[in-house]
Amino acid sequence: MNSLLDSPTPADDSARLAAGPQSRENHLLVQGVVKSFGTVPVLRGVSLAVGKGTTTAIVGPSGSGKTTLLRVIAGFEVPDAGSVLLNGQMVAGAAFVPAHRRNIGYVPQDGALFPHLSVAGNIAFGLSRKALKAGGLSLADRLLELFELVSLEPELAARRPDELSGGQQQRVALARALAREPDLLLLDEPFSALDAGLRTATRKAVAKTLARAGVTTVLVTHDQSEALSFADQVGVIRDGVVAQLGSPFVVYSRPVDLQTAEFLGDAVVLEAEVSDGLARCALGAIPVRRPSSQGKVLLMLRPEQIRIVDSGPVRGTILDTDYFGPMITARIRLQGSAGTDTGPATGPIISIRHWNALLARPGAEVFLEVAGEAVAFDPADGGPVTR
Ligand SMILES: Nc1ncnc2c1ncn2[C@@H]1O[C@H](COP(=O)(O)OP(=O)(O)OP(=O)(O)O)[C@@H](O)[C@H]1O
Repeated sequence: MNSLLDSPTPADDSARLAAGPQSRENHLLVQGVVKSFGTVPVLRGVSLAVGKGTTTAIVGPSGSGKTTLLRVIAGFEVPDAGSVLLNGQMVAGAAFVPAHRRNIGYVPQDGALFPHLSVAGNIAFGLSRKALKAGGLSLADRLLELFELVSLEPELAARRPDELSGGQQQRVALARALAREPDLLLLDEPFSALDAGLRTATRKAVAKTLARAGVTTVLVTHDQSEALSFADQVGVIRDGVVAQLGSPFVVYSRPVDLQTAEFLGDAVVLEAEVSDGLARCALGAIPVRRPSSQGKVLLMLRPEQIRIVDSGPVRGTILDTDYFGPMITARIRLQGSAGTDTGPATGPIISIRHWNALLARPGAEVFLEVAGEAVAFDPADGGPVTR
């Protein structure tokens, strides 16, 4: 899979790229962007389409080029090849518009607040007199509006950044970026400095703020669950290209290849034989997506699709469990099912999640059931099945 253009992503994404450079679907259009540092290629042909007022999360392993992509979009880096169009206007490629003329809000990883300015001073930094006059608002009124937009208490206005919590600092950085009423907002790991509780609360508040303001946003994160919960669209970047672009549901439940599947969450992978739309494996006969595939495949299921039930044809023995509060992870050796009996000692081992630590004790025999469909991959390379 080398680019978005040849990936079997859902029809709406292809339609989006085909919609032409200037359309609501293509508020931001990144086409074949290549960028190397010295001799090291980082982006090898990244393509991406972002609809107006939507949020896209770019997710990928550390060092995969996420920040570089944001910096190319913002205008802080010049691509070696490819183009970036904003609102149908070319800002990088055959033409180049410098960063300060792109009307893009960029919030770097650390927020980069001015330490010597108050909260109000930081936010007001982005406000122009001309824009205030045009909006018929005083500076104080516009500041109040922005405080409200990012759910920041006005009492914090006089504080300096070092007198704020990480979450409050993040909201100030966001308000400063929103003050300019940017065409596009770029957020680089905006929640990475926050602890788990604050992270979820800030993420929700920011998502609400962006939806309310209707700002087109691209967010970079290495946190898969953050990408899946925050965005309308998720782009998985790997080896310098967008391996998959689609809705959170699509990229999670219909990943294009095994590597993407495993990057986005835990996966149960089993050898299987497909015929007539059913994959026969140690978990029984499971309906498979892309029923055109036949013969040997690697079958992928999400752990939450496999349930412990009172009885049924598929049995397993719990080997061990890992307790983490609301759920346990149980490692189970499958004992095979009718027609695929592999014997208790040699059956494949899978990991599932279960809520009841008492039921899933090591050594216990359990019955298993699969909900929904599985995804089939080529056993040779974990890529899409083409036969
Ligand atoms: N200015 C630069 N000069 C040389 N190499 C660079 C420069 N900026 C980034 N790189 C290299 O490019 C690669 C991609 O970096 P980038 O920061 O874009 O990755 P990332 O996906 O955002 O990583 P992380 O999740 O760790 O922040 C890395 O190997 C990095 O060392």
